Amino acid sequence: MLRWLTAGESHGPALVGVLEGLPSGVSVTTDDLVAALARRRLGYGRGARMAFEQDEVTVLGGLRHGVSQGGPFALTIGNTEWPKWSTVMSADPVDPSLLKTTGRNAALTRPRPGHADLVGMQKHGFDEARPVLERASARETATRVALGAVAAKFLEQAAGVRLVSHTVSLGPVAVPDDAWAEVGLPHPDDVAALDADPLRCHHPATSARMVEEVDACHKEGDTLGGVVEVLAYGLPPGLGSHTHWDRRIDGRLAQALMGIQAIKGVEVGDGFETARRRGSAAHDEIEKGPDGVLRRRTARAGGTEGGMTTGEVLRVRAAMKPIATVPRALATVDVATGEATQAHHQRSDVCAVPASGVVAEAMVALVLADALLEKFGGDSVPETARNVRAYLDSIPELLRSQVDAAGSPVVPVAGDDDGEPGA
Ligand SMILES: Cc1cc2nc3c(=O)[nH]c(=O)nc-3n(C[C@H](O)[C@H](O)[C@H](O)COP(=O)(O)O)c2cc1C
Ligand SMILES: C=C(O[C@@H]1CC(C(=O)O)=C[C@@H](OP(=O)(O)O)[C@H]1O)C(=O)O
Repeated sequence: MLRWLTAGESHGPALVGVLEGLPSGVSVTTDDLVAALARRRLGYGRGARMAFEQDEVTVLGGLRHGVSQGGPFALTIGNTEWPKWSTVMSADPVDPSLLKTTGRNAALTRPRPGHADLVGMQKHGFDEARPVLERASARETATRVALGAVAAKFLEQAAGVRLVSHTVSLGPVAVPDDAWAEVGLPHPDDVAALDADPLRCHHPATSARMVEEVDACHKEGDTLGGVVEVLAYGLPPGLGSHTHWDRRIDGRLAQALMGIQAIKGVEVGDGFETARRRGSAAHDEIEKGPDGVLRRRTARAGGTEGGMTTGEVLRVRAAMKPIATVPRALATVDVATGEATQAHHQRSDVCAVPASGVVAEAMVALVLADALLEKFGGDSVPETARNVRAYLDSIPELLRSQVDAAGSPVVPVAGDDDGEPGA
């Protein structure tokens, strides 16, 4: 079992993450984590903070000489701006006269509709929103992306599973349905090109329209949401289970994606569209290919059936609501005075949809790594990889189905000639 926890506030000294249950033998370096975090800062429409935030990563445990040791993996991500916030976010008591009535030290009594401010104050009995928004902030997702990068390394090295994410719509601008036939689904080999696109969109013409939409929104003091998709290639069939609700892989993925700030909808495969179709046009018919391997004629289900991965490409989507800190501030009530007013607003993102794709990819990696370990166990990468291969080899010929988009198993040979884990 893989467990992960995060701690830390948006403007505290650092974020903290722990990943427990990671086998030994995962090759990963601090540079890999820095690179993963840099991807999360990308994307057209992000606010001032992403331009200067450095995401200073320090690995504190679980790793030695670039290889996991089997113990809890622990890291911190330093917040670049901490010195400016050290009074208002001090862990220890401060002289109340230092907490000014203006600027960043002021009490935030004008809760933003759509953020956690008001309900968090009600729930905890706080008289201002600072203690709520500090933890509600999606700054926390930096930690998840770093832990997800470790999980992704494990998935690739133990089972040849690789992930990619992309933006499929932004506000009203969506990649047209017929464009997929033209550009195909993104593949993990396309990650560099996707990350180079301002919106992490796989369809250049749509991306250009998305840029225009962000510009228009920015000009009008408004914000945007959108939809991202995560694809996982090379999964073995049978992760998750049909036997109990909380073992279902689709349910576990939905919770992980919904657990990202501002995600309001999740789809597996064709999701809501499937509900509009007749059964004859909703499912993926099974046929025997010329190689004798079973395959599905279509990919509507998105790689799960009965709460288990099918071995087809996993495809899940997450819908993000528009950023709650709307510059053209929304109506609210000042909880200090009871007067109608406008919500507090400092800097903020116009749109964080491309970053959400990177976060969603990390969450999917964590869930899949957990499910892989659940099925195959293993205290080390070679052991897990051996177990995966033995399982695939044990599937009777007539039940063999493709396990990656190319129709061939992608499980690396573990502990082969050089004794190193598979690449
Ligand atoms: C990557 C990312 C960046 C975000 N940036 C902002 C932001 O700059 N300003 C803001 O008000 N909300 C931002 N959000 C969204 C808030 O965190 C979110 O609206 C808030 O947690 C309430 O959403 P909820 O109702 O889903 O919890 C961001 C979310 C993500 C995933
Ligand atoms: C800091 C990050 O995102 C933040 C998420 C966020 C929110 O309310 O969720 C509000 C903003 O925080 P700040 O007001 O400090 O700029 C974003 O910048 C990040 O993603 O690393």
